[in-house]
Amino acid sequence: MSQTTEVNPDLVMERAKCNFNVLEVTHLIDGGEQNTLQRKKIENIALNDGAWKDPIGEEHMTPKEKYENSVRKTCIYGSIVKNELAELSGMESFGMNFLAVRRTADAFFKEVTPLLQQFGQFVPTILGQCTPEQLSCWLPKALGLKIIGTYAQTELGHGTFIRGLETTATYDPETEEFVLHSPTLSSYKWWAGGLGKTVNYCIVVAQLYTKGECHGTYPFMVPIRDEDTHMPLPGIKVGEIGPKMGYNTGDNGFLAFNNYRIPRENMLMKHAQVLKDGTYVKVARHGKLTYGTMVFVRVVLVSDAAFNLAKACTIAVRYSAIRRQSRPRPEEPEPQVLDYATQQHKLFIAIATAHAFQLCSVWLWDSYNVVLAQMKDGNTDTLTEFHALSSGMKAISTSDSAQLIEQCRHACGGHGYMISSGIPNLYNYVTATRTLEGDYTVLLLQTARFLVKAYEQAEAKKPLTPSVAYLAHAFSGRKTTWDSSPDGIIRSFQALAAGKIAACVRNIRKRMQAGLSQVDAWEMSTIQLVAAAEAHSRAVIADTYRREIVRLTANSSPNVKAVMEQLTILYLYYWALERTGDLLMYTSVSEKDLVDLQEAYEELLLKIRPNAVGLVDAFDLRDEILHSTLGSYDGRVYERLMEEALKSPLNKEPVNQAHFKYLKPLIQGKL
Ligand SMILES: CCCCCCCCCCCCCCCCC/C=C/C(=O)SCCNC(=O)CCNC(=O)[C@H](O)C(C)(C)COP(=O)(O)OP(=O)(O)OC[C@H]1O[C@@H](n2cnc3c(N)ncnc32)[C@H](O)[C@@H]1OP(=O)(O)O
Ligand SMILES: Cc1cc2nc3c(=O)[nH]c(=O)nc-3n(C[C@H](O)[C@H](O)[C@H](O)COP(=O)(O)OP(=O)(O)OC[C@H]3O[C@@H](n4cnc5c(N)ncnc54)[C@H](O)[C@@H]3O)c2cc1C
Repeated sequence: MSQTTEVNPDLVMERAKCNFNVLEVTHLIDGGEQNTLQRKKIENIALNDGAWKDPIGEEHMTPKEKYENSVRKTCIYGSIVKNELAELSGMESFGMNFLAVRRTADAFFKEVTPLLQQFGQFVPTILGQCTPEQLSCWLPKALGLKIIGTYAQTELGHGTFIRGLETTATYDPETEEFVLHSPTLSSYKWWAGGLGKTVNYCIVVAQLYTKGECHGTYPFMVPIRDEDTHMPLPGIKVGEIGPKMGYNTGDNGFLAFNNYRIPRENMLMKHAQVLKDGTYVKVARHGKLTYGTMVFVRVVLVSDAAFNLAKACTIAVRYSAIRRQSRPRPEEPEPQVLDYATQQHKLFIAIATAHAFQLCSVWLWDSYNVVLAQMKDGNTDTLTEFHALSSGMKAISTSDSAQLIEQCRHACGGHGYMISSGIPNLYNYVTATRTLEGDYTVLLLQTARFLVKAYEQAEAKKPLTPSVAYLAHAFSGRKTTWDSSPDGIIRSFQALAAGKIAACVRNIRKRMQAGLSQVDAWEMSTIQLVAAAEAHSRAVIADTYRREIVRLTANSSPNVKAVMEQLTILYLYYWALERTGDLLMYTSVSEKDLVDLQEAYEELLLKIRPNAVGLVDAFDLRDEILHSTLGSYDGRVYERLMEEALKSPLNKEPVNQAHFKYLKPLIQGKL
């Protein structure tokens, strides 16, 4: 942890007040002491020599300078963490090295590296979609950065509806090549990260045609720029898509093909093949295995949501401890804003949620590895449930994180609006993750498809998979009895998920009986289906968070156990109070129970208050990674804000020329 000599006295006081061992909680978050040591080792290698520093503040650079600076730092960073990046050669190894690389990358890149997609999707697609021969050809090149690539699926006209993509890959048996073509403007590839200027290869998802028949979308390895001159190859039109809310150092691009030819071997053929004579051979047992990269990234994004939220609440809690405002008791000094109950209400849920998502992401990752292992043995039975689960968790974690990061900004008042606070960049990054890799609503509707089928299974008294086992109790005809214990609240969350799913099924059936088609009846019910999938995902998250904390703190010291338990209960109370209407509908909760719950919630905030700074210190986020004037370990907020203000290019001269050119003539009435 970075420490300077002078630490703000309020933070010194807060740290003295903390009643638990901060390092013990850090180990818990990292998944053990060895992991913490390994992470710190990589952080020291990557960060200690200051290579992440910018010549001038990135926010003062032009878009072109920003991009070039980001490429410069990518090359430095890539050479520092070369060995750790090589670890990505097995998708199962999403270990501490990967997470440490993810963390330290944020010291180098306030937005993103243009090589994010190289490791976020290009390498994972090679791993998941290639035959062994293709893997041995492309993986070493990609990992060794001999080729730089991205993943171009989305088009101007379609992102969500993959089956609607228009780019075609038509097999020509005469030359044993595929001909890639963009027949319309809406078929132009759009969005792929790094495509604008950086990459020379691209995995392109296109409609496969052979022998006059379309076989759906498949990925193709496509060289797009000359490996020597980096010029776009003939038949390729490529460029950058322009300024965005965030990701501005990521050169997202567009791409179009004019009857562009690639060898037959460049179709990624793990799940289907086109033989030399053009015969199409399907290998995969499950129709959606070509969507595998998206499933992988959705799992990664849950962990990313937790990490970014931890950053935001570290900034906001430390700042709230040094910020003093208003004088409710005239005889006393102005209180730290962290002492206001409303401030605690804004922030402590953010800490608890960061823990919840972190633990869920590890659990989801372990479940994913089980699914991958089963698929290696040819068994794809659990993929459908995992797709529903990962879709729901990705949707909720990215959406909640974005909202809570914005809440952290609110908690920092005016200074939170400064780019130098670090929060705007965090928000701009995370809010995009709600959309990319599958939009929030669209993914929850995928979860809902699974839930409706699971409900029908339960109705028919057929066996249920673990994440929906609670549906077996949905047919008792009685409201679930309210019980404010943690397990009782989780049962209530499951009851309201079950109630909402049942209501959806009833509505769909009623509408179909009234004459609507299945598609129309489903469409009319989608508002409720999204709400049901949200309720289900929240029940899974709450249950996983609680179970994992109980398991992980079994041997913890009493005070660590206590504070971890308080956060878990806070999470449950918070969401119960957010959903009082639903609880009244689906459980026996009474008005008095809800009044008691609100009171218990407020008392819990008070109990957590003395440990708040200790809790965010336990995330162990180095100042270099936080990039925040408000959130540094030493709390020298005002000095840092002033230092940053003085870096503004407008402060380079006492009077700006605009005064003489425009204002003075206006003042003098000469305009
Ligand atoms: C030196 C530098 C170092 C730097 C290091 C940095 C470290 C790296 C860190 C990594 C961080 C990662 C960040 C990554 C950034 C990502 C950027 C963004 C990328 C993208 O956005 S790529 C494009 C993503 N696009 C999407 O996600 C599209 C969303 N749409 C879909 O997924 C689908 O079209 C659909 C699911 C919405 C519908 O598909 P479709 O119409 O074909 O299917 P149906 O609705 O008809 O359903 C049919 C049945 O198929 C099942 N199904 C659907 N999908 C799947 C799936 N994926 N797996 C399994 N089953 C699936 C449905 O459930 C249906 O089943 P049923 O039984 O018939 O009901
Ligand atoms: C920063 C960023 C980086 C990206 N990087 C990449 C990349 O590297 N490679 C790549 O291929 N793509 C990338 N994308 C694209 C991304 O995957 C898509 O934008 C995303 O999947 C959403 O699809 P869309 O844009 O078509 O939205 P749309 O589907 O057009 O969504 C518009 C609205 O319609 C709603 N909607 C759509 N379909 C339905 C439905 N069936 N039912 C109900 N509502 C619906 C949505 O909920 C949304 O409210 C990136 C996007 C962003 C923002």
